[in-house]
Amino acid sequence: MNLRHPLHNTYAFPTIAPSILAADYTQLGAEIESCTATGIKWIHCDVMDGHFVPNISFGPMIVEAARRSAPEAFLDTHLMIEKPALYLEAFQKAGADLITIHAEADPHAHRTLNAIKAMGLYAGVAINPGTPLTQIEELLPEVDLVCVMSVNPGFGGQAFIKASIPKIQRLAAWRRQMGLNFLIEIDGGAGVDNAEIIARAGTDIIVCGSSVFGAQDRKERIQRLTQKTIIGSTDLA
Ligand SMILES: O=C(CO)[C@@H](O)[C@H](O)COP(=O)(O)O
Repeated sequence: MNLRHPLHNTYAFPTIAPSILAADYTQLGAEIESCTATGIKWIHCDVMDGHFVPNISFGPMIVEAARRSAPEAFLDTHLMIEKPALYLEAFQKAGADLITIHAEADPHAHRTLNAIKAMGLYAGVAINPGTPLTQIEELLPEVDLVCVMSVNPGFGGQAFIKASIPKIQRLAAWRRQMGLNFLIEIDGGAGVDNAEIIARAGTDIIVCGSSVFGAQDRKERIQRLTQKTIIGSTDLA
C-alpha cells in the first residue's frame, strides 16, 4: 500500500513542474504567470554554481522574484551547488517551500536535510544518473522528495536518459517496501513524448523546462503534458 505524503492533501500528483531554467528572463513574471494561469501549482527553480555542475544559473534573487510572481505556487528549489548548507537561510528567505540538495555534493547530507526540515521547509535529495539508489538508502526516511536526474545536471534541453525509468520503478518499490511516503520527482529531458511512461513508472513530479517554455502555445502544451501524466498514472492504479 502506498503511504500518502501530507502534500497529497494540497496537490494532485502526478504533476508537471515547469523549470524556470528555460524561461525568458526578460519577462520572468509573465513566463511564470503563463504557467500558473493554466493551473500549474509547482514551479521548479534550478540553482547552479559552476562547481558542482559546469554551468551557472541563478541564486536566491531569482527565487525571490519567482515567489513574488507566484505567491501561491509551491517553489521547489533544486540546489545543484557545493556546500548547500551555507545557503539554506538565503533560499528560505527568498521564499522556497522545498529545498533539494544533491547527495553527491554534500558529505553531510543527513545533517543538511534535517537542517532544512528544522527551518520548517520540505527537504529533498537528488541523485545524478550515475549515482546508484543505494547511495541514498539511509537518507530516505529523512526526506519529503527524491529527485532522480534523468540527464546529467547542468543544462536544460538534453536528451532523456532511458535508464531513469527502471530507476524510478525500483525507487517506487523501495518506498512501498520501506513503508515511506516521500514523493518521487524526475528532472531532465521530459516532454510530451515520454510523460506517460514517466508517470506510469511511479513519478509524482515531472520537471519540464524546454518542453514547457519552448512551446508557443503554453496552455496547450501544459494541458497535453498533464493529460499524458494522467493516462500514465491511471494505468498505474
Ligand atoms: O535541471 C536541469 C539540468 O540540470 C534540467 O533538467 C531542467 O530542470 C529541465 O530542463 P529540460 O531538460 O526539461 O529542458
